[in-house]
Amino acid sequence: MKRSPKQLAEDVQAIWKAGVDAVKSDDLVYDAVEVVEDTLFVGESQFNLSAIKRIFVIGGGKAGAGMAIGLQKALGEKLLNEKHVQGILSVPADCVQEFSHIQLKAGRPAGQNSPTAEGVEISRQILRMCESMTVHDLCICLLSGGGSALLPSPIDGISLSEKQEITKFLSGNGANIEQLNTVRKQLSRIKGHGLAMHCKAGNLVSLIISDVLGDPLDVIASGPTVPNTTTAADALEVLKKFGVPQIEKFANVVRVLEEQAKHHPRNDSRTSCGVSNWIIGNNAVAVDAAGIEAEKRGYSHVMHCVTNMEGEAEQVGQHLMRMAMKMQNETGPDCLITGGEPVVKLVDPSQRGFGGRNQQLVLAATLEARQQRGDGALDGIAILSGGTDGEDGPTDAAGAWMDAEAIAEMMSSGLKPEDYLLKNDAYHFFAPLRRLVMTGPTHTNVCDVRVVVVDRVQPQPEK
Ligand SMILES: Nc1ncnc2c1ncn2[C@@H]1O[C@H](COP(=O)(O)OP(=O)(O)OP(=O)(O)O)[C@@H](O)[C@H]1O
Ligand SMILES: O=C(O)[C@H](O)CO
Repeated sequence: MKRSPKQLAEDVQAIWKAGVDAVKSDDLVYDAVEVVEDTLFVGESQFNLSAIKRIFVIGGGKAGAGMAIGLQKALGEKLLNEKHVQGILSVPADCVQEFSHIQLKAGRPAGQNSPTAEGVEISRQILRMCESMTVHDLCICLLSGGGSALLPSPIDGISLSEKQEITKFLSGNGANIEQLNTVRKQLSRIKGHGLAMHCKAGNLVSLIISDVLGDPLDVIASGPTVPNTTTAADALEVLKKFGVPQIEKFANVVRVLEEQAKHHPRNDSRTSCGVSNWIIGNNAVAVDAAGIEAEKRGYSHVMHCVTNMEGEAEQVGQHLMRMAMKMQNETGPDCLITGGEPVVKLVDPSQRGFGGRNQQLVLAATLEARQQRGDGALDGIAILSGGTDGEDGPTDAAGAWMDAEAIAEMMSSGLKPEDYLLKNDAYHFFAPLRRLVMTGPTHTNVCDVRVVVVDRVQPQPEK
């Protein structure tokens, strides 16, 4: 099928959007919760409603608002009142809305994915609420990605600014989410099973939207309701790998972790309540839905894959572009959809521009195409990479996309991708080309989805 540049541009955006729509958090929770006569089903757990006095709802994450909407709808007005449903969720400031039973509180400003004093106060209120529950209560925890930054609760001896600095340092030096959360869990009272250990309800059931590939329960939002599988010694290993012990300002963090490793080599995982954790949405759901949309749009061969070992965004971008060029020349797939979450090693803040890992990825892909094919770099190709949460790094964009039309504009305006790539300044490359993906908060979060569509190179008639 011959596809015009306009068609490729429309397809790449629609396919990505179909992926994000498939993981709408209100729908995921609504589908996971059901009341049948006197039984409440939550994930794969079931509870006898007549034995429950009150229902508490706690948690946090970028999908919190949507999850609360889905839960309130599934429980219904009668049950919301009868069971005195009440609760607190920590969400980004631009996700706060007023609800009748569950309070949404701003755990951090929009676009700033770092713990704040407000978040510490919300976590304190949640822990206090957990301690006020009794065996006759049910506690429903709604967790989604971004929960780690939204639910900070530093242990004694660690300050909020130390937590902010260490996460910023590790993330900026290319630590992946497993490594980051191995450290975060040891420095927190709420993460790494801490919430479950504070909970005095009869049962605690967590519904979790996963933004970590492979869905490791104790990593997503740093597993507040899941036994911690990593130890203080593991956290120290991560710090060593990134040279943290050599940095003076982190001396106290290292000392506290060394003490923990010495005196509490194993994690305490005792709880007084019955705990269950259910994943209700993940990256694979989004990638599959994007694939279905691609097929509807006539892409006859679609490759889907989800990888859980991602490297740097630049390498992933180069790889996707090489695949795109290969696809153009062969009779295999003409659309490639992948899920992932690469890392970016950031340059020094004094030279750093503005961007995110998805924008960096598309920029690296653009440069690769330009180096291999010169002026016609993206002829017959469109590529998009976007965070399903609508927030790529500290920017207001979800990601970026690129096509042949934008290459022409890039050339005529003298924009050089290499300059922006080196400075981690992809946002200012894509903004004038109108190639940023702007969704606003999507109220969900299942990592990133990347879409590449190609128009086949037509075989030249034989002379
Ligand atoms: N100027 C920049 N250019 C490229 N990447 C950047 C830039 N600034 C930050 N980043 C990258 O953005 C990533 C953090 O993005 P973000 O805050 O969206 O994290 P996240 O992993 O989606 O958050 P969460 O997992 O908490 O949902 C880090 O990998 C960081 O290196
Ligand atoms: O909050 C976090 O820790 C990340 O988004 C992974 O879930």
